[in-house]
Amino acid sequence: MSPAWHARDRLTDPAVRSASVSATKTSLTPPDDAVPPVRHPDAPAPGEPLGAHYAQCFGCGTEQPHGLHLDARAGEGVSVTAEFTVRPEHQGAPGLAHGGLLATAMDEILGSLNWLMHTISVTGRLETDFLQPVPVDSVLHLTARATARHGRKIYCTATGRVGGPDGPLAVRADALFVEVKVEHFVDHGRKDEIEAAMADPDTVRRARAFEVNP
Ligand SMILES: CCCCCCCCCCCCCC(=O)SCCNC(=O)CCNC(=O)[C@H](O)C(C)(C)COP(=O)(O)OP(=O)(O)OC[C@H]1O[C@@H](n2cnc3c(N)ncnc32)[C@H](O)[C@@H]1OP(=O)(O)O
Repeated sequence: MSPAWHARDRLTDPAVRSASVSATKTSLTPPDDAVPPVRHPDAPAPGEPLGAHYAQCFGCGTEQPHGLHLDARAGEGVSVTAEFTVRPEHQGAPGLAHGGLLATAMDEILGSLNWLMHTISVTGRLETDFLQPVPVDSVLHLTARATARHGRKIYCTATGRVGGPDGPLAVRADALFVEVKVEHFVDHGRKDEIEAAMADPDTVRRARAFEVNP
C-alpha cells in the first residue's frame, strides 16, 4: 500500500464508503465560509510546554497513574507537537499498540490546540486512519494543527509518525471540536471531581481566561 494512501482516497471508492459519508464533503470538511484559526496573542511560544489541562486527565494528567502522560508543546501557527512512547500496557495485539489507545493519543494532541487558541472545546467527531502497526516501545511523534473555524466549530488534523518527526506515517486523524463554556464541565461532570477542579485556582483561572477572546 502506498504511504501516501489516506482516507480521502478511500472515500472515492463507493464499495468502502460508509453510508453517511459523502465522497466530496463530510462533516469534517470546513464550509466555504469558514475562517482561518487564529493563534491567541498570549499562546505559549513555539517550543514551550503547554502543561496538563487537568491533573487527572487520561491523556495529559500528571497525577493520572493510568494515563498517557502526553506533554504537548506549542508549535508554529496554530499547531502543537508531542512524543508518545507506546508501553506494554498499551497493547492490543501481541507487541502492538491498541488502535483505540492511539486514537486517544490523537484526541489528546488535537485537544491541546485549545491552548493555542485560548478556546475551550471538546471533541465532537474524530476520524482516525491507522496506516501501519505501531510496535511497543515505539516513539510516536505527534503533530496537530487547527485548519479552520466556523462559529463554534474547530476543524483540525493530526499525524503520528514512528521513530522521528519525519518518520513513516503510522496514524492520522481529522476532527471537529466544538467550543463550549466552562459550564459544560460543571453541568455534566461528577460533583466530587468538579469541586476538586474548581478548588484549583490555576485550573479555574486558565479556563475562565480562555472564555475571553482577544
Ligand atoms: C474547570 C475544568 C476545565 C477543563 C477544561 C478541559 C478542556 C478540554 C479537554 C479536551 C480533552 C481532549 C478532548 C476530549 O476527549 S473531549 C471529551 C469527548 N467529547 C465529549 O464528551 C463531547 C460530547 N458531546 C457534547 O457535549 C455535545 O454533543 C457537543 C458540545 C459536542 C455539541 O453539542 P451542543 O449542543 O453544544 O452543540 P450543537 O449540537 O448545536 O453543535 C454545534 C455545531 O457542531 C456540529 N456538531 C456537533 N457534533 C458534531 C458531530 N459529531 N459531527 C459533526 N458536526 C457536529 C453541529 O452540527 C453544529 O453545527 P452548526 O449547526 O453550528 O453548523
